[in-house]
Amino acid sequence: MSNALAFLLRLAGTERIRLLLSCVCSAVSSLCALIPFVVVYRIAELVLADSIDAAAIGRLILIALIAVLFRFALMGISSMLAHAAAFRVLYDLRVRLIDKLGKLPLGFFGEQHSGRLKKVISDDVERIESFIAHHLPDLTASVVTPIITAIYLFTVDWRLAIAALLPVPAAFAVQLLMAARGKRSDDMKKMHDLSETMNGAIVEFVHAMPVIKSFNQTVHSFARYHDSVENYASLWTHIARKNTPLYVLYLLLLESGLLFILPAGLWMYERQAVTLPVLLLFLLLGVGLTTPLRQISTLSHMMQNNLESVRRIEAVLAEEEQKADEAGFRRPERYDIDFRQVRFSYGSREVLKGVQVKAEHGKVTAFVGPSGAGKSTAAQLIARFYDPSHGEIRLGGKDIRSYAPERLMDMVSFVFQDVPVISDTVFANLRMGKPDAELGELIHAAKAAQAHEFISTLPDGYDTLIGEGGISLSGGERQRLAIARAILKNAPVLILDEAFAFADAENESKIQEALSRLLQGKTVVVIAHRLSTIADADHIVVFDNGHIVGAGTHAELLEHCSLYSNMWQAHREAGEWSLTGEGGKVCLT
Ligand SMILES: Nc1ncnc2c1ncn2[C@@H]1O[C@H](COP(=O)(O)OP(=O)(O)OP(=O)(O)O)[C@@H](O)[C@H]1O
Repeated sequence: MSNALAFLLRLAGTERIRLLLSCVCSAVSSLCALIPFVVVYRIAELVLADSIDAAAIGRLILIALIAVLFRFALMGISSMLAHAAAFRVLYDLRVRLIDKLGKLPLGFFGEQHSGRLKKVISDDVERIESFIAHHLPDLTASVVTPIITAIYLFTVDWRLAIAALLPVPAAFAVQLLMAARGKRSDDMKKMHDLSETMNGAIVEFVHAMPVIKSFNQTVHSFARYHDSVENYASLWTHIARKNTPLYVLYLLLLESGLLFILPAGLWMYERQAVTLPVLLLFLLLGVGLTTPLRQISTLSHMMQNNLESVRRIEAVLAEEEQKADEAGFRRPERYDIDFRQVRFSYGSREVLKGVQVKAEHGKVTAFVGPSGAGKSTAAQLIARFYDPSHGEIRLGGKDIRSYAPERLMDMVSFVFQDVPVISDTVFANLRMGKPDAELGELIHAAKAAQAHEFISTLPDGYDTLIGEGGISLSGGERQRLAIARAILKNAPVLILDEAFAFADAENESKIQEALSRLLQGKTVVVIAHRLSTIADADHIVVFDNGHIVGAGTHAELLEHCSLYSNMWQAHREAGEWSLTGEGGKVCLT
């Protein structure tokens, strides 16, 4: 807890002064709220005196009015200062988080992190706002008010003050017990873990909606989402059940002040040990003395929750960044890619088991093999989506880890099978390939990628908004945009992972023609299931279960690699297949 608090204070940085002022204003404001009670006490004294001093009563009423005005003015100032500080801290925090995410390897953004990231960036950061803007000033007031009230009451009559405070130690003991139980139980951590799982499941649920709908399933059938919502609800029920008895006891003790003040006060009044105004003052202030303490309990629960959020933000900020030892960087003359005994695991599952392969500059190297053999993973390692657990990958003779990530990304273009678009215009999407590209250059690249034709049919052509909130593009259209971006980027290394999967036969040959110009003098790695598209590659590497089981030209592999020749055979047979319906049955011919 103290670490998270220290982190929060560091985060507050220069805003600490503003926060301190906000807390001071909040404390003074709550003290102003006490003044009208004191005024009532003083007026009662004056009224019960032998001669009524109307002028003094008038002055007291004025003081009470000013105190009320001050109270609300200070509350406003405190809230303004706290909100200003909170939003500055939030702004800095969001910038730091975005900056951090930009420096993390792309593999970090895999599906298992989506819920965690959504929660940290949106929910946890928002919690910091409530903590700084509301909880800190409120907490200060809740601590300062009872202390000052108690001191004042002691100066008026120490015996009744003790009576008013009698239940407080017992209430504190219960509060400490609740805090200790909360700490031991790890409930807050569990709650945040479940919230992350739920966030991840929601993202997955939305993505899986087409499958859910097409199979006429309900939310109950989507087990991960259903279970996470249920687990979250039952954890809260469990927390409430466990804490309610102690919380009720705590409230009971806090509210029991009257049980002590009233009998003690009346007994003393009867013996003329206190005056009526003093008894009145204790009934007004003494009974309310413990009200702020009730708020402390609620706030301390919220603080535990918020500090868990702080811990999670801290954990993202502490994620290991990709670093590079770039001393004396020089662009390589050749861009050969050299895998040297590369091993890589997702968690404990090793999917590349000592891959040794070279993709030469100026040549097209194809990765082929059965599904799940590790082709895409190997290609992704070239762009440092992940780093190998053993071995190294060299680009232009140097370990890719020695290039700064942004420099490496400058040298590598990727076209995936499933290309996301950003929700912006077609122009903006294309421009990502080359931010300073001229209009003509963008259109030229779109034409080369066979994208110009479909873009021209969009309602606003190149100015059409696409992606979320705009026009949805088909898989093939998105892929052609990605190819246009790659053409614009013109990086020396080009990785095409199932880049033609959506293209129809006519477009594929046109795109290949356009690409053949782009490929000149580059290091190209192609992954394709349709073997006919890579049969002419300079070098074909056959993957199987994380190993390389063959390498060479198409002709060499047909002769020496049984897996490749089987795959080629299967590919040719598949080319002859067609789905036909015969008498209501579907069969392969
Ligand atoms: N992000 C990931 N987390 C965990 N496992 C993964 C991840 N991505 C891939 N895998 C697993 O690693 C193995 C290799 O996957 P990879 O995508 O590299 O194979 P591939 O040869 O490209 O397959 P395909 O041809 O079907 O695309 C597979 O068993 C896959 O399930």
